[in-house]
Amino acid sequence: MSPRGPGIALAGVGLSLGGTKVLADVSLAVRPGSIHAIVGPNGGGKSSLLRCLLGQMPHRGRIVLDWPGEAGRIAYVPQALQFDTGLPMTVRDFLATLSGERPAFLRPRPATLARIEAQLEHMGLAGKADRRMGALSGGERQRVLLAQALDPAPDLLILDEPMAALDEAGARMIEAVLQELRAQGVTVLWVEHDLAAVRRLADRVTALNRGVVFEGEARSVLTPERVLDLLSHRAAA
Ligand SMILES: Nc1ncnc2c1ncn2[C@@H]1O[C@H](COP(=O)(O)OP(=O)(O)OP(=O)(O)O)[C@@H](O)[C@H]1O
Repeated sequence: MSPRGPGIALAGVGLSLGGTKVLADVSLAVRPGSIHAIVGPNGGGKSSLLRCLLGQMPHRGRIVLDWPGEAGRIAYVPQALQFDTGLPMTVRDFLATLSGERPAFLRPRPATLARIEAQLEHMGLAGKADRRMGALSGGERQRVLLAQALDPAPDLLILDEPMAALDEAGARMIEAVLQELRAQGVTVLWVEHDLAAVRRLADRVTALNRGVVFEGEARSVLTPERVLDLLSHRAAA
């Protein structure tokens, strides 16, 4: 199938925050319709790179999305949702608001409600629509974020450690979702610490520690020596 997601090209991307060099001269290419993983040590700049791509950081250098036709839908699942856990917002309210179909203060349409039920069922959260967002476990909240990212179907999906809070069944579910998306030609850019999952699922991988340390085909480039070397260093000075 021809890709419906974009290729992504980063050239000489740099970012400094509060006097710290977070990213230095990062250049990389993501192939359209592929699953591209970004790995690296804590503080290596992975989340910051995603935020540059999303236009949330004032970076140097160039980031270009090359769409096969008209620009499509970009969905993003952040590492963790920062919000007031006392907020009286149910899972249903949260998903209805993000669907953007009606102003937040109006009741959602019946069709929207049915769609929310289906999203929740797909993510193994059937029956959780009336739960307060703040009363969900970390893994359940992660599944809600994934549910909103997958409907409407994205053409580019950006994931920041989607498996971190998930149990075994949740991680398997994400693996199935990624395989489904690849079969549909969606481009997936995926920050992940689970290198075994990266080896199983990603087409290509970039190792990042402020700059690109190595990159290549995920199955061959992640040798034990390289991984040990990458992760045994703290973020580059
Ligand atoms: N707003 C900010 N001001 C100053 N420094 C920041 C800011 N945001 C991030 N940083 C620093 O930038 C560096 C990279 O952070 P980032 O979250 O991108 O790393 P990461 O590779 O995603 O790490 P992890 O694997 O721990 O999630 C860290 O040293 C962090 O402290």
